[in-house]
Amino acid sequence: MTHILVTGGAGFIGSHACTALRDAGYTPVLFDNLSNGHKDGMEDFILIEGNTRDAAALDDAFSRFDISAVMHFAAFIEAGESVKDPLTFYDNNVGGTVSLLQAMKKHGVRDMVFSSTAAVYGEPAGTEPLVESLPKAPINPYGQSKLAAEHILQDCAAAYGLRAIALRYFNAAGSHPAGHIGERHDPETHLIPLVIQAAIGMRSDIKIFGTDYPTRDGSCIRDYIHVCDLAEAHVCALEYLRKLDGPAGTGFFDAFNLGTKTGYSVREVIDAVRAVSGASFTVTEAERRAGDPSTLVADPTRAQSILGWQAFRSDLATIAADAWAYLAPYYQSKMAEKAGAGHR
Ligand SMILES: NC(=O)c1ccc[n+]([C@@H]2O[C@H](COP(=O)([O-])OP(=O)(O)OC[C@H]3O[C@@H](n4cnc5c(N)ncnc54)[C@H](O)[C@@H]3O)[C@@H](O)[C@H]2O)c1
Ligand SMILES: O=c1ccn([C@@H]2O[C@H](COP(=O)(O)OP(=O)(O)O[C@H]3O[C@H](CO)[C@H](O)[C@H](O)[C@H]3O)[C@@H](O)[C@H]2O)c(=O)[nH]1
Repeated sequence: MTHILVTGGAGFIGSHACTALRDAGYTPVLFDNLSNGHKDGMEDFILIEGNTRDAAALDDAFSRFDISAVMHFAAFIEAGESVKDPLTFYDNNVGGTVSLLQAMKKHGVRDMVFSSTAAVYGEPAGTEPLVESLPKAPINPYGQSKLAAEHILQDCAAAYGLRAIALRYFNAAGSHPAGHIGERHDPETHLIPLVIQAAIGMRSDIKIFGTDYPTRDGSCIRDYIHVCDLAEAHVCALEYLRKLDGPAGTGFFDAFNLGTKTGYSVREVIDAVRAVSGASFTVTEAERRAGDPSTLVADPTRAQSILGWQAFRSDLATIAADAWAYLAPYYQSKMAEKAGAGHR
């Protein structure tokens, strides 16, 4: 059995990666402090409740299992919060990465796949699909923390022979078609879940943040990537690292964009959820949200040609249908719980 330590494995993307790892014949060992993760849906997996900032807990995990490689998802993710409380973000996202790398070094584990983000590019000027070599200029502490972690990986590759791949996701969305896991951020800030909340009446409306962008319909354009496609990319990256040859101790670092090269506007996303839900709901045109670039679309050519990865489920209709199938009943049960609590 090849054990892979998956930090943040009880979170949205990590839980899907664990499922993909298992489907590919690996044994994921989840390491998650459940600050934002969920045990349910992951009952069949090994779960260690621990914090990446806790060296002793990491040491224990690496001692108990013969870990071959690490996938590192654990982080705080909300860009707006990172502006209000940067130290908490740097502590968790950078500090957690450092303590994890120290544990890997101590235990002789040299392969890591790291969750990075399109936020490392900040607010790119043009609308062309983004290639990895563009300048990195994050505009908030969240993006800075991810870029700092990439630099740390690069330094550890040069100094200690770490072999690491950073995957820069664009907009993760959708849920597993089996229906047992999905996107459960609390509070939720991402567009597709919020549109679904509007469609089932959990919120009064969905706001379009900005209608005067220089795009085809005035709303922002993003590259939505199905979480199962993201999960597959992690398996491709892991297998790429495991096949690297070269003298023992030779390090490796590379970063890859994960997206589809196709952008959808906020209005198009709202239409896709309306179509899948059959619901009518209120759409409100609102002010721009601070720090939102007009257009963010990935050029994923390098991930395709070098890692051998392809996105299969990332057309907007499939993403919306899979998100709806999981989230509509999930949110309905939350609403029922709240109503029940109100009556007690
Ligand atoms: N969701 C997106 O659109 C998106 C886009 C780009 C990059 N990312 C990155 O992908 C990764 C996963 O994002 P997600 O959407 O699944 O978020 P998530 O919040 O659902 O998952 C993160 C998981 O990490 C755990 N965690 C956080 N800090 C921890 C710590 N110190 N020790 C142990 N566990 C800890 C949480 O409990 C949670 O289960 C993050 O690193 C995020 O920055 C996400
Ligand atoms: O109620 C809402 C919520 C969002 N939006 C808009 O919808 C688009 C997508 O917004 P999300 O909040 O869903 O996602 P972001 O593009 O802001 O950010 C996501 O993708 C980024 C990479 O592209 C980062 O990784 C970040 O962490 C991750 O949340 C943006 O134009 C946003 O302004 C609305 O109009 N109304």
